[in-house]
Amino acid sequence: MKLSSREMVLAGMFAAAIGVLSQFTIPFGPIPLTLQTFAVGFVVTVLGKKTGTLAILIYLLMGFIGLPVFAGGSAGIGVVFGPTGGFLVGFIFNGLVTGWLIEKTPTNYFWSILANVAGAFITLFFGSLWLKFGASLPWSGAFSAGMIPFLIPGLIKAVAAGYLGHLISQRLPRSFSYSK
Ligand SMILES: O=C(O)CCCC[C@@H]1SC[C@@H]2NC(=O)N[C@@H]21
Repeated sequence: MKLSSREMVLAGMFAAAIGVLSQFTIPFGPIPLTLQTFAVGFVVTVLGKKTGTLAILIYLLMGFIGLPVFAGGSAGIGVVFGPTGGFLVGFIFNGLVTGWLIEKTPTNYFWSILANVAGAFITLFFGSLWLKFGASLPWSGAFSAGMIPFLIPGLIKAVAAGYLGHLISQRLPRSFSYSK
């Protein structure tokens, strides 16, 4: 996979933006409600699959090496082994699937929002799987903790990310955003 320096710079800038938006959290038991999911969807909608997923990977790397970019300022590789680790891994698959859908479907608000809804669901699914196998919760407990409370907020954030991501990508100069 070839990456231009423009794509690398864009990915780095948008990774930082995910880090900033991740600081907007509402404590919600061990798994906070956060704007991270909005940020991930927005970034992939603007940058597309390759550069968007790269931005997510850079964001995760920043957190793993100790920069306080995860939800509420947490950091370190240890976060992956905690209750929110599955969501972090899920962001990568969210990026790949949302980006793929954005690129394969017509460029409009409807499909951008639908791609983001699918991506948000993937994040929640990975988060719940992690809770099931990492925290040895029963399936019902894993989905009650990792999915149910976040479905409605996740839907709202996905609609916002799809709408604003599409809006901004249409207005940015071509070299700044993904274009088909
Ligand atoms: O520790 C982290 O940085 C990850 C936090 C993950 C929070 C998850 S993401 C999906 C769901 N929606 C939210 O708003 N919060 C949880």
